[in-house]
Amino acid sequence: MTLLSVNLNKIAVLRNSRGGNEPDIARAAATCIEAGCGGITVHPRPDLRHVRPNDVRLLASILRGRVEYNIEGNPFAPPRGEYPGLIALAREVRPTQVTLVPDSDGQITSDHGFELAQDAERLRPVVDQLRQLGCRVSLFVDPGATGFEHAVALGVQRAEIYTGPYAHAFAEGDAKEQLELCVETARRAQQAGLAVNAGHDLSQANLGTLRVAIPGLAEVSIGHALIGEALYEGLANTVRNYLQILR
Ligand SMILES: CC(=O)[C@@H](O)[C@H](O)COP(=O)(O)O
Ligand SMILES: NCC(=O)COP(=O)(O)O
Repeated sequence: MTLLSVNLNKIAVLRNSRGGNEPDIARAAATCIEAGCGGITVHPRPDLRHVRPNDVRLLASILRGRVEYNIEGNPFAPPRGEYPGLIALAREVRPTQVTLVPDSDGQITSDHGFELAQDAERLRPVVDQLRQLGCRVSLFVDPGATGFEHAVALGVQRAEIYTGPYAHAFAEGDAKEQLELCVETARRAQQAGLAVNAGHDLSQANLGTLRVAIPGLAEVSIGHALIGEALYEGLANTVRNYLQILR
């Protein structure tokens, strides 16, 4: 079975828009765990726009031994203010997995992966440190990526395929080409010896097709669409609860 890791960034976006602690990220994590998810994902960014270092620490204490903890980020982004850097955070909380993503500062969201042949040497000390900390290491890669043998030689265990282009094509009604690209990329990674994760803009609409197409898909991390869908699927019930109070 493919593990579902719920990305809680968007809970923090909502909370940060007001200050205070609502919606409570710890409660959201507990709800997801109770519902049976296999992991929680966060992608703390140096600009602190959503999940913040203290959230990362709090979640670590809640999740330990219950579900997997996946922390995503750019290992080359320097510490800034209360953001200590990705490796420093991993050293503190020892997540199950660290997913390395080559985001530049100010990106609205992740939109590309590593070039494995080109980036291998600068990734080497990062991967070494994370492996010494006991973390599984996954690299975010583009659909169509090659050079997975470089990742394997570094000691990387997984590749996460960036599914944004697939999700976009799916919404446009013609995902065949992008799906084939994801499938071929997964096959290449698996043949090199990596397990395959996938993520970005996955949703209830487009997930089933992808999962069936990629045999052995290890994990999907989903946040943006899942939290939006949770609003739709929970909104009517919540309105009814308010009406009950007002009776
Ligand atoms: C690597 C990836 O695809 C996700 O982590 C995504 O970037 C979510 O991050 P944001 O919530 O900051 O958009
Ligand atoms: N790694 C992808 C992730 O964690 C969530 O991405 P999205 O569902 O918020 O686009």
